[in-house]
Amino acid sequence: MGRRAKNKQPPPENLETKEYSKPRKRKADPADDRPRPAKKSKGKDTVTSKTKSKINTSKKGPRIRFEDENPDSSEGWEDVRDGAAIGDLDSLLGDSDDDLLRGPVQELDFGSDADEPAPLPSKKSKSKQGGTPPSEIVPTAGSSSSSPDSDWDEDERTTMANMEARSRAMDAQAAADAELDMQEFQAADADDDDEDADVDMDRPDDMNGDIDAEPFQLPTAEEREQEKITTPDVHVVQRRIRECVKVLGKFKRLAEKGRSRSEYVAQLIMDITSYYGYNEFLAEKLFHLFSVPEAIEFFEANEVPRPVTIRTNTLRSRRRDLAQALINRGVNLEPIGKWTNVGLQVFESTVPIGATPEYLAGHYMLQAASSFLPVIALAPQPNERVLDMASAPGGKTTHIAAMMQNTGVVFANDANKARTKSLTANVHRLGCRNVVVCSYDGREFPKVMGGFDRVLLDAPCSGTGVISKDASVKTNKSERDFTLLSHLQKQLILCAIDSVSPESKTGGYIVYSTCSVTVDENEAVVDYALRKRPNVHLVDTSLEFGTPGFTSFRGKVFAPSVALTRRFYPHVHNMDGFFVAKFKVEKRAKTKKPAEEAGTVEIVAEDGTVESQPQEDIGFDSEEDKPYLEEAKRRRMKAKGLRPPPRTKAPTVSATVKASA
Ligand SMILES: C[S@@+](CC[C@H](N)C(=O)[O-])C[C@H]1O[C@@H](n2cnc3c(N)ncnc32)[C@H](O)[C@@H]1O
Repeated sequence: MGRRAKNKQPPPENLETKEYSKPRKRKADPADDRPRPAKKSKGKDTVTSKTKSKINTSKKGPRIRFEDENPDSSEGWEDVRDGAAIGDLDSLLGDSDDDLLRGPVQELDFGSDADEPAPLPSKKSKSKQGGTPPSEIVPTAGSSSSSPDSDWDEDERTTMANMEARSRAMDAQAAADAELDMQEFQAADADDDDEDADVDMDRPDDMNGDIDAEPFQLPTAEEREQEKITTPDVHVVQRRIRECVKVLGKFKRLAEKGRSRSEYVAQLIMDITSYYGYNEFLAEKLFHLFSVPEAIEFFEANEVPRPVTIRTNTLRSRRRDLAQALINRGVNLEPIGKWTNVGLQVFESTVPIGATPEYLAGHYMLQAASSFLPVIALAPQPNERVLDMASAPGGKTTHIAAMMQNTGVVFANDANKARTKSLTANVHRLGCRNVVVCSYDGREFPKVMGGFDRVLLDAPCSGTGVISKDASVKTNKSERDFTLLSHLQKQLILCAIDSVSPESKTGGYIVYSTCSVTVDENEAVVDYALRKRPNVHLVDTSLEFGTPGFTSFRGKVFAPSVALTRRFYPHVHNMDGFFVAKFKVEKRAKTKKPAEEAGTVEIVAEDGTVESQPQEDIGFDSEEDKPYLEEAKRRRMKAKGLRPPPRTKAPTVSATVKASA
């Protein structure tokens, strides 16, 4: 566990979006010289944030209007018209969300490595958060609620009456902030020749180490060895991260003579590993997803809890009524953003959000904002037949059921029987009468049943998007886990596709989502599905924001249409890291199967057993699947007491794939 991770975090930051462009450059600020070690903590997440901005989809900062909430209104997002979504936080942790939601607010533990709960700021407190937020939040809603320019008093309780005014004020503040950012950025560029200025302005947001006048030098091999056996000084590491980022940004000018770029990158990854507490493999994997300064923003954002959000269950309540009821109980909340008319962000509360009478009566689900997205993309329609293939504990299932206005049927499946208990409990609590709960391995579909109008595959994943909630991901994921997960996801997605009826009059769609940001679990899976199932193509997710998926990554090239998928990042959107892809299924062209696709295939099941499946069902006989098949064969031989042949140099697939959700 890195030094950072042991420290406490400030309260959740604002829900907002920004499209990452360039790192924000800051002028030197004496306040930034404060020592860093005790900055943030992953405390027990309490509903205490005083920040007021929202997740938003347009740079203009659309206002939230409760008037638009008429469930029959077709304005805005038709998908969310009647929706209500539940939190996904628990899905990753593998526990029932009931456990999470019961008990006082102070017990809402989204993090895991805190020794003590974060202090609960009083409503009157105007003190700043313990550390600079990892991301500059986009200019859509005011990120700085404490701004003297605000035309409303942040200590004033939010009411239905003042909510709109506050929203407007935030927008204005955000626009001003954006302007300021741009000016700073332009000034930084203009000062490009001034090296001293660069030192300060290039400093990543949250790296506040000492400023040393001495030129930066990479440690020698001896020093590196020494650091491996002693604990490195956190200030030294901080400064080195900052300096490496700076050098990598202006390599020709700032690099030491004779040193290569890869040496700086290697040092930076090593320092990220120790500073933030990741294993080296994961630190490197995540690092390469971003530009250098953005990577630091990502790692920083993972140290800060995401905002607490709830989804109105439109089967039981309307958002404005729910908001009023909670406000009356002492909850300070606001609509999340224009992109959803069922979401509310909770800033602070004097009552436990997971145990209010409204909660118990099923008027809302405590749910991460990112978890709304796949259901919005799925856009289930009344009277359809929908499969939620990996559904426990039911956040998205209940959202789907609500969007379908309790009509049609939602098959809520999960391979983990224990988890279906919390799924069933949520289905009951929220009054979903169109849900059938079942427990099959998703890979058994469509043999179990098929012909669905829509399928949601919210796949089991590594959870690299929700590290702020589960810091154990930093250290417990290995290369092998990613190989296994990616393989399981590929199997599941083909089964999801095959479960959809191309004949559907209203649908014929699949949404694939994960709460992970790795390419292996996202674009690679989507691309695989496109190659294996020529009868599907990607379509627009209809999500207003998000970063396009990678069409190429570190030597791998994906179909150009993969750009239609959407990525969501903590440091950009102030949401959990998430991925959403939407496919349309067309009728299959009748083609003869290639000879190589005949026979059966052995698949490693979740419990580690090896199953034989007719290969034509899912067709896992391609070159890339060979290692898995080989490994399955080895396991079977071992189980029979036979000596398996030596491994070829392929990835190993031998153990169980755990649902990481
Ligand atoms: C990300 S979670 C789902 C969260 C859920 N959609 C929600 O919104 O509450 C992934 C789920 O996949 C389930 N799972 C893992 N392997 C599976 C498989 N082979 N078939 C079906 N479900 C599986 C896990 O038990 C876990 O509940």
